Parts: sequence; C-alpha cells; structure tokens
Amino acid sequence: MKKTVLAFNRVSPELVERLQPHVELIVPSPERGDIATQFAAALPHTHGLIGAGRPLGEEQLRSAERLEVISSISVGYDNYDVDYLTQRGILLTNTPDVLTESTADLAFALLMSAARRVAELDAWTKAGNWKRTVESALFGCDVHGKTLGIVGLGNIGAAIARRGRLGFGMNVLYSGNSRKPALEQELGAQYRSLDELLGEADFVCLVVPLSAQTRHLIGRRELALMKPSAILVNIARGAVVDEAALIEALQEKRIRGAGLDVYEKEPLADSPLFALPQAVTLPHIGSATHETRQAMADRAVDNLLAALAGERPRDLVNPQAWRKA
Ligand SMILES: O=CC(=O)O
Repeated sequence: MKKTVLAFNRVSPELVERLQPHVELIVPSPERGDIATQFAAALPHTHGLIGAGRPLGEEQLRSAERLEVISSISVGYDNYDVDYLTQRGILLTNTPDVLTESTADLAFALLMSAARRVAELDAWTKAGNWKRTVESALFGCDVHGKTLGIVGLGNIGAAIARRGRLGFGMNVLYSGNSRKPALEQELGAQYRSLDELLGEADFVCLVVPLSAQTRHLIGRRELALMKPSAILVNIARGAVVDEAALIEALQEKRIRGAGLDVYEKEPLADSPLFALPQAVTLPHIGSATHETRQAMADRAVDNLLAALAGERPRDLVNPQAWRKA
C-alpha cells in the first residue's frame, strides 16, 4: 500500500506529478476551506510531510503518529523543533546548495538597490516626478571598491563575497564561528570580530541561520557600531535583527539604509518600514526564481521518497534520528 504524503499547502503541478505515482498525496486547498483544518485532519494518517513556511513542533505534530519524515522545501530549518523530531525518530530534510547562487543574486540586488536607490527612484519616476536632471539630494552611493562585511561566511555568504570581490572589486570582511582559510586565499577575505566588522563595513550582509545564538544578533548596540553611511542587508531571517531597533536607526538616519528580504513577522504588514524610502522591502524571495524553486522541489521530493523507502536521504538535518527511525 502506498504511503500518505501531506503537503503543507498548495504545491507546484510538477511536484504533484513527481510524487503521485509513488504516494497517496494530500494537498490542502483553499477551495475546500481552511488550510490549517485540512492539514490537521490529515496528519494522523500521514507518513511524510512536504512544504515550507509552517512552524512544526510538539504542539502541531502530537497527532501525527505515523509520521516518518518532514521534507522541507527550504535551506533554513528554524521553523522546526529539531530536538522534538529527533526524539520521536522523525527525519527532517532540507534543500541546501541548489539555492545558493540565486539567493546570493538577491542579496546583491538588495545591496545595489539600497545603494543606488533603485526601488525608490523607480517609484519616483513612475509618480511623474522627473521634470529635470536629478540633483544631489537623490544621489546614491558607490558599491564598487567599497568594503563588504559578510556575517556568516557559509555557502551563500561565500557566493555573495565572490560577487563583491570579483564583480565589484570590493574589499571583503567576514565574521562567524570559524575562520575560512580557503576563502581568505581565494577572495582576500579578512576575518573580523562582529563588532570590528560592523565598524568597518560599508555594506553589512547577514547570512547566518537563525538560532538561539543569532536571535537579535544585530540590536541597538550593534547598529550603533555601524557607520552612518553604511547599509544593512538581511537575507537570513528577520529575527536575526531587532527590527524595532533597526526601524529606529533608519528613522533617525543613524545608518544610510537597509535591504531587507526577511522580517520578524511575515508577511510584513503595516510596518513603519513602509514609510522609509531608504529601506528596500522584498517579500522573502531569496530563492524565488522558476529554476531554483524547481530545483528545490526536486531535491525535496528526492529526500522524501528516499526516506519513505527506508533509505538515508541526502540532506538529513537530524542524523541522530536516522539511528532511531
Ligand atoms: O528562506 C528560505 C530558505 O530557507 O530556503
């Protein structure tokens, strides 16, 4: 008998096509009422879950007695209570690597947009404000040759550093838990403590996973260490930054600007950020290209089907659960 797989919410037709021959697939749909109710009703019969953007821990999964695997279509896994899953022997998988370059592209788009005021001046032009040559009040700042500070030089951080160094001749600084001699060699990247990096960088780019250690890593004190001319880019998770402190720093012009893809509460609604033209606000689209989302879905399906077949999935977040499963 086929095992049952429950999607978190609507999934792409390609994903349905790949899964359907192998499993009994349940996809909650807004046409059939409340998604959360449909999800909860299907959980007790479910062997595998697939999707993204749904917090899952003990409270949500108590009734999921047959659950063997959660295949997350994301690289980050801060939505899941990993200890609880491990204790229950439920495998958790993610989709690393395939989104590295697209996410680095978006970090650079945010950085460029904030520096050269792309989004702001696009809105300005379309509002019919362009009557004569733009004056210095609307000038941006250079990117090439400036200092790029990467907080968290993992795969995505390294891809951003490469763009900065090789594409824009930037000086690259990084902070994090460990030194990266190969990247120091390749890109001339220099290690700094977080405080030193904040004081030296023209662009501070956050690329750390969210954890107890990185929650509010950038707060009032850290923002005060940044240069008044500096720009903060966050493509990691909203809660890595104390958003209220960031809004205050932007309102008081204590930093030049921000490029944000992630927020403490998503979707972002009614935020003071909306009134700040120097904050570029995107709706969490780091990996949202057709090609990358397809690659992520494929990788998530591979992980899910492997786990349901009793094989060790390629991207296992909690290997300790493998022994228990
Ligand atoms: O934020 C996106 C991801 O974790 O893949």
